[in-house]
Amino acid sequence: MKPIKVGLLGLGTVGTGVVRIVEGHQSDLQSQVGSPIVIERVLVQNKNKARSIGISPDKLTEDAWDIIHDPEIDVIVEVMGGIETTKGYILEALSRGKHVVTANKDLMALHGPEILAAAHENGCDVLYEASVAGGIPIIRTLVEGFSSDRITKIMGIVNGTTNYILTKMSKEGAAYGDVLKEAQELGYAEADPTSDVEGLDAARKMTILATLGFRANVALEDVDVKGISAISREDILYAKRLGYEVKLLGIAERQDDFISVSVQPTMVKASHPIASVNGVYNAVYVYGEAVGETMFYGAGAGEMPTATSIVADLVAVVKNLKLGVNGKQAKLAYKEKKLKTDEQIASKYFMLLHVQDRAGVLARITQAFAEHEVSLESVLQQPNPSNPEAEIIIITHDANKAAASRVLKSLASMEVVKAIKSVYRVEG
Ligand SMILES: NC(=O)C1=CN([C@@H]2O[C@H](COP(=O)(O)OP(=O)(O)OC[C@H]3O[C@@H](n4cnc5c(N)ncnc54)[C@H](OP(=O)(O)O)[C@@H]3O)[C@@H](O)[C@H]2O)C=CC1
Ligand SMILES: N[C@@H](CC=O)C(=O)O
Repeated sequence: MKPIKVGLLGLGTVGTGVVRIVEGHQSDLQSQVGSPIVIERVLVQNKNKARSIGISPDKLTEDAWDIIHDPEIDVIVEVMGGIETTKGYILEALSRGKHVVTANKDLMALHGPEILAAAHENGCDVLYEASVAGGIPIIRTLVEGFSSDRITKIMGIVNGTTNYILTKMSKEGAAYGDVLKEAQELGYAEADPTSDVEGLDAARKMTILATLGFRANVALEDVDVKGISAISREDILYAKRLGYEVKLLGIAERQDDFISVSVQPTMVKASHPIASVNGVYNAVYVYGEAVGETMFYGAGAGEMPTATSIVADLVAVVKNLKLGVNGKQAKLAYKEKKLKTDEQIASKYFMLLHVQDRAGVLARITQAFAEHEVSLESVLQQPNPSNPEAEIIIITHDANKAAASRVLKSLASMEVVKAIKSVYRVEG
């Protein structure tokens, strides 16, 4: 039983989890693949850094080529992050016939097609289950579990850091900055947490999910992205009072071959299951024409959940090695995408306005909605205890994005409207 030798690029949060699982579950892994799996060498930035696991110093290197050029290494597990340098390492590894497992959504969202094509040419596997939703096996589910269906919508919480922050703000009234720091300490956040809080991490994950789910060449620039940094505690309190939770949702929709993909803070009805997905947990809803509605739930970030997906991919690569079928999966034939226009994107909206508190104001405001053919589900007017203006909270019925923008433009030009405090998409 020749051991399978793994070169691990990175020994941070996820890399440490990979070592723990490969060592801790060794006999279970061997019984599945028929060979020992050995972490042969590990790339780090700083060999002298204190580590939370015992690892022989001889295994550590600060030179990636020690691993990539080592003919003994069968599989590269990439958990170092980064884009251009990392892409170079992966392409070189593939050219040398090494299989690759990665958690790197930044790389796969931007260069996935090129990397997968290189894998195919070299008869290698590239698997990336951990790149989306941590411990939830959503990529395998989309590609294999739903291969028979036509997916019409993928909607989910796909960033653990922001869900952790929003949950703590909603349940404990915690301050945004404090909770972000906690999420970083827990190993959930990216090296640059701006990509979490500004929605880019979720957008990268939605690019991957929409590409696989719709079998179309969706690109990162097709995703309309808004993060959570502008959400106020006031917004969260309003949402709760009205029976909603604010969640950062990724939503990919397809109708008659037209696609839209977005990431945005959304008000989700408290009765919708996604509203009770809290902390670092993620959930992904997949709607298929035949299957209907399905939901997948689990830890979306962190050491052990993410490492679970990585090692599952490693097992898949080794099983393929035993069968001699690496790189033999049919190449995905992506359809040319057609993006929806704003006239084709429909949703309900929540709007919070500060307005002059005098006769006729409500009528003028509702008139603006009527003029642009946006119908209203509810309107609530109340005095604002802290100033002479009144607050108006409006929830619309489904409206197209272009019409909603026209209403907002018209409201912004009215003298009686003092401020458009917040606008959210509504789900549920
Ligand atoms: N954290 C999470 O919950 C999840 C992370 N991911 C993805 O997994 C990857 C790793 O994340 P995470 O473990 O959190 O990251 P960390 O920052 O915790 O770890 C990165 C590791 O890579 C090493 N490293 C980074 N850059 C280099 C370099 N240029 N040369 C050599 N070594 C380098 C670091 O070395 P040293 O230790 O010496 O500093 C460290 O060991 C990222 O792509 C991330 O997006 C995916 C899903 C979940
Ligand atoms: N920073 C990411 C890590 C997992 O992908 C997140 O918070 O979800």
